[in-house]
Amino acid sequence: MVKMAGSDSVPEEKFSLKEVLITFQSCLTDNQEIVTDSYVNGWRGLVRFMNSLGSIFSFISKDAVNKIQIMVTHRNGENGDKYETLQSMVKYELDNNLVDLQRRAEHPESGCRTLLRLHRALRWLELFLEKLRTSTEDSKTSVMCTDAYNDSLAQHHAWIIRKAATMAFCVLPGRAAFFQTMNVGSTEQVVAMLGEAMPFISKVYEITEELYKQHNLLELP
Ligand SMILES: CCCCCCCC/C=C\CCCCCCCC(=O)N[C@@H](COP(=O)(O)O)[C@H](O)/C=C/CCCCCCCCCCCCC
Repeated sequence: MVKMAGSDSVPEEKFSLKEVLITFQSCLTDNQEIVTDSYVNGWRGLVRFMNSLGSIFSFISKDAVNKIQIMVTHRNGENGDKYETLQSMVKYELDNNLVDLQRRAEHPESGCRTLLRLHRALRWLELFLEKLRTSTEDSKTSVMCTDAYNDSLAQHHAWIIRKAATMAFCVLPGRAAFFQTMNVGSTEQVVAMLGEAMPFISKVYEITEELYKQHNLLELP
């Protein structure tokens, strides 16, 4: 198991995407709840990786960091214990009318709406990783990334964001260089690592999706 840092600091060990992706394994409790600190740490590591790809991604990074920070602030607040898992957060915020259900108003930074944005991005990640895992030498990362985006996050974004995001994807390094940046080893090792990490990412996504469906939260403004 990867050694994790506390909820308001960054893991200090040498950067490797394997450690980041495996972080999602530590999100799940025995009774299938999702631990907020681990979930947030997973995102921190991903953002760190994205930052290493160049400043063209900084507008995406800023938004992700902002959302991570909102979650950390809830977790470090006086009701932080209510935010220990994503399930306890949803229950607490709904029971106490802390979520804007129709339009953004009194609670523009609720944990529920913030998590929903990260959750949708996790679907993009799941699709992109699966494409990378099953890709061949001549597959283009920019095409895989764009396809994954169009099948997930894009439908929730304004035209201008879609345009900026797809332009940024065009400068992604080619598959071989991208795999090197991941710092995992040979192509075979990358593929094996993705195969190992994906089930946990998918599980975290499925559990969150079901939680939001049950409470009718999938379209929060
Ligand atoms: C083995 C491969 C590993 C890949 C690792 C990728 C690392 C990616 C790291 C972070 C992903 C960023 C997550 C972005 C969260 C976006 C949340 C969102 O949808 N925000 C929008 C809505 O927010 P509200 O206005 O409702 O508060 C917001 O409008 C977004 C603005 C920024 C643009 C978001 C574009 C997202 C593209 C995600 C793909 C990242 C591609 C990285 C390249 C590898």
